[in-house]
Amino acid sequence: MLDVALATSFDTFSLEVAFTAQAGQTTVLLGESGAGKSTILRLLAGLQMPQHGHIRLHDVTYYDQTQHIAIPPQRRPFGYVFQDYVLFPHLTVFDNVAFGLRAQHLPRAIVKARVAEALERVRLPDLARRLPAQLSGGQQQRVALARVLALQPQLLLLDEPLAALDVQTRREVRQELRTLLREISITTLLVTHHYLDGLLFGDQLLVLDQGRLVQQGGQQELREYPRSSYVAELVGVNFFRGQLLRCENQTTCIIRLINSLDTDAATEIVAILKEQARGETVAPLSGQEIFVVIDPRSITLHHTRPEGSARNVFYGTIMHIIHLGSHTGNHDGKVRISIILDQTQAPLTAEITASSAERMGFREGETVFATFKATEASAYL
Ligand SMILES: Nc1ncnc2c1ncn2[C@@H]1O[C@H](COP(=O)(O)OP(=O)(O)OP(=O)(O)O)[C@@H](O)[C@H]1O
Repeated sequence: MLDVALATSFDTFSLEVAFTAQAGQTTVLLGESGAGKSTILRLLAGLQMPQHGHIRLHDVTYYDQTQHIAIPPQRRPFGYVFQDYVLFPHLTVFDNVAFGLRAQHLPRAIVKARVAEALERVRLPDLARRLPAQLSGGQQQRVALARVLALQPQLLLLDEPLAALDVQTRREVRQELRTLLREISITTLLVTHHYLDGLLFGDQLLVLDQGRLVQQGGQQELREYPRSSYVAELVGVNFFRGQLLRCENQTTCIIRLINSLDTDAATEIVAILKEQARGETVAPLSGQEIFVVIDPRSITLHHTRPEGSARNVFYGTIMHIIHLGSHTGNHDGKVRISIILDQTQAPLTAEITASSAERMGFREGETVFATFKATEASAYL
């Protein structure tokens, strides 16, 4: 297994993470641009030194600040495929892949066999004599991967492997890379800012936000229990962080939203506690931090404050209205309406049918009331 703890800081950015990754599996590091993903890869590869931490792979320590161990990059058995995977333009595919092996002064026969094997792996055995300029983007990417695989790494570091490809090529390479990673079963850390790629490649996902790991787990964990607005946005649900005020019974609880500007009732949410997450039986305590998610399809919008006993009533300004798909046959299109709530400045998105949006005539800049049932708001610790 890979066992990592890393801390470093630049002028305006600090990174502090600790995680483990299972041997033979692909772990995805997911985060927005600037979250610190490439920095983690560079620290692992030894291209940059952390201020604290350790790096262990299969019980071998490559870096440990307290023990003064820092194995230089060239002696770490880690294969790093950079985001732009630059190949040597004047060298053939064969020579590009052989480059690292020759640098190790391996016998010619071994170099030849390893290059052939690596090119076979990435399904490029017939292009060994071509120059990079004679290859498609997807093929160049595979050569970059072969160059690293030829060195028989124990850890593969892939920085946004699909980022430099156009949409069509990306689709093909995505599938190939996924198959390849399954076949080779090398412990892999793959960096991406695409949630869907994260789900496709990752057995485990580590979500990084501003230099901190905000969540880790499988697809289901992220989907059902987002723990940051970043993950909630990726998953497509409305997310609130709050403090438990009290529960009316075993499941219905009242939560005060964090960042509430006043104690107005509109800054409280009535929500249903999720089947206490992951088998925990401990009852939540008042004052405890709690998260609430609401599906955008469960939100109803009104021009005026709705009459009646609805308990979750919020108001805010419509920031934008986006049409998703169009009316076709019997299928009504969908419209996403994004609101900023007045009390908390929190975003809230409602998804309604195009026909009801048209009927109601919502406009950007307008103040609207948003309601949802307590049974549609799920709360978890
Ligand atoms: N050597 C450095 N000196 C100063 N700041 C740096 C250095 N390297 C990275 N940073 C800063 O650290 C932050 C994280 O950068 P990093 O490249 O790791 O992000 P990222 O998540 O990989 O983003 P991207 O997907 O855009 O590459 C950024 O704010 C960047 O400007």
